[in-house]
Amino acid sequence: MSSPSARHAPLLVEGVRKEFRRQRTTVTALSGVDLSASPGEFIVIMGASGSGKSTLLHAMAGLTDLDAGRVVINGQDLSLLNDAQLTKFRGQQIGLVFQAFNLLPSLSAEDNIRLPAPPESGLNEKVAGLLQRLNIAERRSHKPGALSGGEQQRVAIARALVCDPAILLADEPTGSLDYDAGQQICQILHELSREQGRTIVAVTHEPNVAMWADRVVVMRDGRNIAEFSPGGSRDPQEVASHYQGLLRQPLETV
Ligand SMILES: Nc1ncnc2c1ncn2[C@@H]1O[C@H](COP(=O)(O)OP(=O)(O)OP(=O)(O)O)[C@@H](O)[C@H]1O
Repeated sequence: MSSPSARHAPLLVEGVRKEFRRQRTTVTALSGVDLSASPGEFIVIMGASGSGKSTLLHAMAGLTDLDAGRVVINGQDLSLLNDAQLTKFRGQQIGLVFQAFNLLPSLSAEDNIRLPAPPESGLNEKVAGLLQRLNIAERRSHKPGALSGGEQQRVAIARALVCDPAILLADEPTGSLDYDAGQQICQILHELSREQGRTIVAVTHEPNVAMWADRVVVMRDGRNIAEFSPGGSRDPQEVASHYQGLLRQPLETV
């Protein structure tokens, strides 16, 4: 296992291909995806349902075997790791956030955040800092059932960051939230990329999420066909029309 270092790009996706075989048919979910992220970059992946967004995010997290290509996180080619090494590497270097929060209902917010971290000196301070940063310090003793959706997602983000990963991957992080709570989560992701140099990749359908990104990557039929920068205007309509325009173009002209 090569030792990851800060000199490496946090994320490199090269020629990734993924097929799902069902009885007599084969679905090509990803057909040759190349993508890289810079330190502190906030990338959003958009695309129609079935275009391969979640499969790509799972590939980045080493959660799915690839038919071709490779994913390199912070200098480590995931395909070179065995299952145990991959699980350990994921725990240390890849933060995961899902639409459904996936918190343990029997644990307090604080204990959910603490869960993936090895007991070490400084952990209490780290957890306290995350509770503070994510504006949930006053909710630290509450169990998930007593928290709002937005608070639960902030706990999930804190939990994903407690091991100080090289990259944070979020699958539809606002999908279960109302507009205001979703915007708060987007603002937090944006600020984390700026303040901590945290590299973040999020999948979404929503232009009002994509407008917070540094770069929007557009997926179609298993390929990343185009990308654009939403700029600083935070105008969801502008992002939506840019995105729709790219989807309408014939593939060979994009
Ligand atoms: N486990 C699986 N078994 C078989 N086919 C799958 C599996 N996972 C995904 N697929 C197929 O791969 C393609 C890409 O799916 P994926 O979930 O990555 O798309 P998506 O863009 O994330 O869609 P959505 O926005 O609806 O979540 C789809 O045709 C899907 O049906």
